Amino acid sequence: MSLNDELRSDLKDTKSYMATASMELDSTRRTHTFEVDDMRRKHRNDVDDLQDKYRKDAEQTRKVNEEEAEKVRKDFEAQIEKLLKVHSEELREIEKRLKAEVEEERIRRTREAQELQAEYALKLKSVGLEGDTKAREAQLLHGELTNVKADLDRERNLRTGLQAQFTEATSHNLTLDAANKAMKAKIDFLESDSQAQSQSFNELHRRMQEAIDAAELAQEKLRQEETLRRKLHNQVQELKGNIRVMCRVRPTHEAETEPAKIAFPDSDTDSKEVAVQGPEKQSALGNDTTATYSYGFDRVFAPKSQNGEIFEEISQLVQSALDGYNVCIFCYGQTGSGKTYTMSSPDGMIPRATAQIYAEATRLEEKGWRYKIEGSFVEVYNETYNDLLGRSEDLDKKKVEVRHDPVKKTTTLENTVSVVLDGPDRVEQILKTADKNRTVAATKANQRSSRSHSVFILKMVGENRITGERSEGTLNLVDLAGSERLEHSKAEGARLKETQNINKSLSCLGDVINALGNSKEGTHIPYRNSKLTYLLQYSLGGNSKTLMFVMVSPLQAHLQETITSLKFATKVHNTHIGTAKKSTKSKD
Ligand SMILES: Nc1ncnc2c1ncn2[C@@H]1O[C@H](COP(=O)(O)OP(=O)(O)OP(=O)(O)O)[C@@H](O)[C@H]1O
Repeated sequence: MSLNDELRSDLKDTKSYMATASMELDSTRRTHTFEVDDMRRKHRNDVDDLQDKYRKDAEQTRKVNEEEAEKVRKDFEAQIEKLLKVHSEELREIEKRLKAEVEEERIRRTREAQELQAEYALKLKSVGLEGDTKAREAQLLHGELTNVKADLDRERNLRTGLQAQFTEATSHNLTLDAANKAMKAKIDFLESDSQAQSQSFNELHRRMQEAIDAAELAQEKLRQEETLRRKLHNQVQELKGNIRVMCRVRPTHEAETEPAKIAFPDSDTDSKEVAVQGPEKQSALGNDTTATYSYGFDRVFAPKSQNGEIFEEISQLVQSALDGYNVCIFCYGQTGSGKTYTMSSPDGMIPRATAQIYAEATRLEEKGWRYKIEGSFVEVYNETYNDLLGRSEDLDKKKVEVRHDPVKKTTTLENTVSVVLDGPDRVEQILKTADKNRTVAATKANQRSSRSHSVFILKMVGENRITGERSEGTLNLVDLAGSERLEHSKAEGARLKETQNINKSLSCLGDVINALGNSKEGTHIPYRNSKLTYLLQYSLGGNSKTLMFVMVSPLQAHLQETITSLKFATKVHNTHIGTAKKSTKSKD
């Protein structure tokens, strides 16, 4: 067989083999497919079984777990409940303890704060006391300085006097030298006839002795006359009355166009009356009527009067103060009526009175009198005293005290500066200081000077080295606060308080004067009801002379206040105060 046959046979064999094999393979594949399908089915069934079993197990487990979880949750809740109870108990305990501790701490801190406060108050007090002591020391030093300045001025005056005396003595010496020479020549001449000279010498001696005796007699007479003058002067003052009231109407200023109708019916004679035409009123019949009110005083000054004329009237009272009496001169009236102009202007009562006192004290020196004159200036504002001669920083701060000596019937001011009046120009310095302080005060309270009383006090202590007499008098020049009434001033707040205080002190002044007028021995006089009357206690009534100026505005707009002021002054004028007693002692 050929190869191709062989190959063809082989191929044929192979093909049949392959067909057989493919058949076998198909049958095997089918068998396998069946098997696989069976297995798959079986497996699915197994899986389903298993899944079923697992679900059941899982359900079982979940149930068990849930039950256990519920049990655990309940256990926990019970435990938490228990713990919460315990904790809230503990918390309450802790809170209680903390509260107690906080309270304890608070008490301790409060105690500490109180202790600190007390310590601070103590320190503050001691600092305050130290401050007061320092202020007092400064005050004393200030006072000493003023006295030293005064001493220095006195020394200067003395030196000038001594220099003048020295010049006089030198020229006297020259005159004596010339006289000596002339005498020597005369002696030479007389020696020639000693008998005649001796006779003429005796004659000369006798005549000289006569002249000396006459001079001593004249001096004694002069002294007696001075004592007599004082006595007579006082008798005249007493006859005029120990309380006098005068009225002054100020002129209208250029800008003031509506003057009130004020007449001076007796101005050609003694001028003691003022007549004011009242406001218009409607009568019952409907007619307009006006009434004229007349008031009589010790003296009435019309608008053209000058300060010089006013002073003429009061100069006799100033003299009385120098003679040893207590004198009070008031200016009363509404704001703007001319009180300050009358009292404190450069030619007002204060400068004039001081000048007269100084001149008179100097004149009396040749009659043996030596005076110590001291001036103080205080303000009464809202019922407190202020020193107008002190430092402006101390206004309303430094407490000024008024002390009375009921035995000696004298008043002393504590914590104030008093200036020794050792020269006529010293008063200028006083008024300047007071004015400066008033200006400072005015910035604190508007129109303060109208809302306060100012009291210028001159104390005069005189001693006569020849007769041994001693006199102690006080002159008080008082510029009262504006007297306008509360309902007219429409005041509120601080201003209302000021007005109430002013009204109170002015009515107290009226009460005191009234009580003095009605008083019998031992009657109570309400000096203590206001600071003003308390300060002037020994210068009102008993041992004193009082003069009140009622100041009047000439304007129609002020008519109502004018009538009120004039009524008040009339009431004072109708008061008669007992005889004044001079505070004079003689040595024996
Ligand atoms: N007689 C007078 N002649 C001229 N001017 C006068 C006279 N009186 C008062 N004046 C003037 O009138 C004004 C008011 O007077 P003054 O200040 O003295 O009144 P006051 O009553 O003191 O008032 P306050 O209560 O406010 O102190 C001032 O300008 C003053 O110069």
